[in-house]
Amino acid sequence: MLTLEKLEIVLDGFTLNADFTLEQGRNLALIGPSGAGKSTLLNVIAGFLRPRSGRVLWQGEDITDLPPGQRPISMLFQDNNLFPHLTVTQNIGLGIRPDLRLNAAERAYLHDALERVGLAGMAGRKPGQLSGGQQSRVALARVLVQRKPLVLLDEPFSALGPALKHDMLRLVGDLMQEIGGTMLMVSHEPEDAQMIADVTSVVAQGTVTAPKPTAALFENPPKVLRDYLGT
Ligand SMILES: Nc1ncnc2c1ncn2[C@@H]1O[C@H](COP(=O)(O)OP(=O)(O)OP(=O)(O)O)[C@@H](O)[C@H]1O
Repeated sequence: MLTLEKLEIVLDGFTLNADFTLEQGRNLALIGPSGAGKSTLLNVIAGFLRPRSGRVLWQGEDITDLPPGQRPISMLFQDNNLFPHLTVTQNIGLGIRPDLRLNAAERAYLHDALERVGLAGMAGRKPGQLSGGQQSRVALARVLVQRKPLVLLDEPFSALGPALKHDMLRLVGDLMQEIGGTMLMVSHEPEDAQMIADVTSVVAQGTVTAPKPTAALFENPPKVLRDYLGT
């Protein structure tokens, strides 16, 4: 369970407020206009930015002051963040141990992650020898091997074409279900939210709305969402 308790985030005159709880195992989409603060919210949850006030709690424990590496969180960045000079295996291995000295069990786990994302045959390649979709799979595998219960996705797969993006979103949805993880995903696209997020929050006008069931929200959108959708 993730709790954002009276969170106030201030950046150079920009302010964002959030105050809600997300149950464990939920997939939450954060949707809203450009510049509304979606990435900023993820960065605060991940610990890359500090809120001005309020707390971030995981399973009731205050993690507001923990450094990013000590949080129960892994984050998939928009640009995949792969190291071009390292192989697929090494890029994923970094998610397990930064010095890449993996023991047998860790190597087996890494191999399993490679298979799950369909890259078992490409372990020795460098990112430059992969397609955009394959690179996204490597980044996703690196998130998986971290085995963190809370996964943050910042506009994942936005560089991919629609069909490939949908495949990747489905894969993420399936994998999250398998590990029973909780996910927050930033997206501009209502279809992305409808595809894998059981609940959705709208980020607009300085506020993150509390998560609402996605289908019901889009069937009967509040004004803030209608404004964003232009309907
Ligand atoms: N490091 C920073 N310092 C100061 N202001 C920032 C910083 N990062 C972002 N901002 C500002 O904070 C606001 C929210 O930005 P953010 O990137 O979180 O929006 P977003 O909803 O993710 O947008 P997009 O959908 O375009 O990615 C914007 O006004 C942005 O200019």
